[in-house]
Amino acid sequence: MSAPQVVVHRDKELMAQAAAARLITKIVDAQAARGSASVVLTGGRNGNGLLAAMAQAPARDAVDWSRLDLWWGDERFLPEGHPDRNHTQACEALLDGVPLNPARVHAMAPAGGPYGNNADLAAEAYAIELAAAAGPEDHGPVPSFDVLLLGVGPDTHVASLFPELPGVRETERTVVGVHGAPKPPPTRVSLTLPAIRAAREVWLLAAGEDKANAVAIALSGAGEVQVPAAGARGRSRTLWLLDDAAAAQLPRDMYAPSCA
Ligand SMILES: O=C1O[C@H](COP(=O)(O)O)[C@@H](O)[C@H](O)[C@H]1O
Repeated sequence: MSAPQVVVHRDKELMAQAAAARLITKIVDAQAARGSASVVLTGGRNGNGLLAAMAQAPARDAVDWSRLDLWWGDERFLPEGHPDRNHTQACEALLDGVPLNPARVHAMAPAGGPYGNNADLAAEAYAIELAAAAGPEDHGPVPSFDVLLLGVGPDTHVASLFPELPGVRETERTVVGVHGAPKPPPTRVSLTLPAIRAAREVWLLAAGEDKANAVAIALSGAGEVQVPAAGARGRSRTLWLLDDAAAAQLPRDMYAPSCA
């Protein structure tokens, strides 16, 4: 697993634009190298800010959207089309405006969908879908995602892995149903830390002063059960993309000064 690197931008708008440019380049490079790219999306303000910035970036036309697999790191277990579903928000921010191959858009099942109101069954189904997409070269039950995006909650949660809840302790399954989440809605579906760590690159996004404490704790060597963000690492790269406010409590020698 890779050690965290930290990049800090002046404000959340610039952070979103820079992350969008970085992601476009990564997708184009992966498509050139391997024929296709795979990205795991996150919900939340910063994840959706990145997608909205991609929608505005002229370089988005360099992406072959038909050769992109999209997965989700977590989903709020709500009915299809609910405005709080991460899938709905991603569609509004970017996905409805680009020519994706629908067969390569791997949304998690909604509440009231094929698995009714059973988030555990929805999680099992997503694990099966991931396993079916993994090849021998992946050496495990999930594909080697090119980039896996994560927002970081003020309580240090990532995806829907909350401090001390069972999901963050999971070591075998790749996807779990989450019950009793402290942030609404209480029922969710989430990749686990083992699935997150299958990604080549994990990018954690945090902006705003309400994230400063969580960022500082996660980068201070805390344990992943108490601080889930501390356990999110990519195989080749772990990148924390922050704005000045979210970086405010980090030691100054942990990152280069932000000039952009
Ligand atoms: O509920 C969720 O929250 C986190 C963080 O969201 P933010 O708005 O504080 O950035 C998000 O990453 C996760 O996907 C989502 O379900």
